[in-house]
Amino acid sequence: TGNHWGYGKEDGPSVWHRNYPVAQGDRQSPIDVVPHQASHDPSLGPIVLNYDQCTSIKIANNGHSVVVEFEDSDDRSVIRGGPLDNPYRLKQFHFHWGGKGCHGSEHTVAGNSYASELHLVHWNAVKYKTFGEAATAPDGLAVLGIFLETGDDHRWLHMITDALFTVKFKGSVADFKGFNPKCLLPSSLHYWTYLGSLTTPPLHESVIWIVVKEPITVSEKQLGKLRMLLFTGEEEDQRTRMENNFRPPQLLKGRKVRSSN
Ligand SMILES: NS(=O)(=O)c1ccc2oc(NC(=O)c3ccccc3)nc2c1
Ligand SMILES: [Zn+2]
Repeated sequence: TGNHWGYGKEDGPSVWHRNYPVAQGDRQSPIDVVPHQASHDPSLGPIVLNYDQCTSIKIANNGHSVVVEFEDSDDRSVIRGGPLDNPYRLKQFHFHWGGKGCHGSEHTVAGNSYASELHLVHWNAVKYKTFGEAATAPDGLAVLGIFLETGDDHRWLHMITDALFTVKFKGSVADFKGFNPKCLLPSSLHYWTYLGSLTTPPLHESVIWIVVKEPITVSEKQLGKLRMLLFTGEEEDQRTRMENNFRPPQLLKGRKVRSSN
C-alpha cells in the first residue's frame, strides 16, 4: 500500500525507484569506497564528537531497523569539524546487518563488505529549524558510518543487545535513557567523506557522509541478537526476522571521495 517499502524481493532496493524516483539520482548512498582512488585532502581536519551531555531517550523497532533516539532540543550532543561547516546535532543511531554469517554493511571498501554498519544520524540545526527541514536540504544531514566486523564480544554493545527483546516487533518502543554512543566508536576516527543520500526511502540527497575507516569488533552472538528482531508487527500473523536490511552500493556518478589522513 502507498509508499510501503522493505528489503524483500517485491518491495526491496531494486524497486524503490517506483515510489522514490530519486533512487536513480546523482548522489545516492551507499557507495563502494575504493581507498586508493579517494583523494587525500590535507585541509580535512579531524572529526570532533561532543557527546558528553548525551541524552538517549528511547529505543524503537521501526520495521526497518532498531533505532535509538536522542533529545535534540539543544547542542548537547554534536559532531563538528572534518568536512562540516557547522556543528550537527545527534538525532538517532541505528544499524544495518546481514543474515547468519553473511555480510550486511551498506558501504563497502574495495568491494568488501562488513558484517554490519552503525549509522549516527545528525542534522544541521544552525541552518535549519527541524530535522525534517534539514533532511531535504543538500547540507542538512551528516551521518557517521561505523563498520562492525565479527570477533570478540564488544564490551558495551550488550547495553543495546540486552534491550532488543523489548522492541522485538515493528512499532514497539521502550525507554532507553543514559546511553552514550561514544562507547561504540573505534580508537581512530580517520575517515572517508563524500556527498550522498539517505540509504532508505525517502532517499533524500541531503547527507554529508563520514565513513570511519577502522571497524569495531562485535561477536557473532551479539550480531545474532539483532536478527531476533522482526520486520513484522505483533498483530501480524507473519513473523519475518529482521535481517539483510541493507541497500547495496550505488553508482558514484563522478563524485569525489576524500580521505582524511
Ligand atoms: N540509513 S541512513 O541513511 O542513515 C537514514 C535513512 C533514513 C532516515 O530517516 C531518518 N529519519 C529520522 O531519523 C527522524 C527522526 C525523528 C523524526 C523524523 C525523522 N533518519 C534516517 C537515516
Ligand atoms: Zn542507516
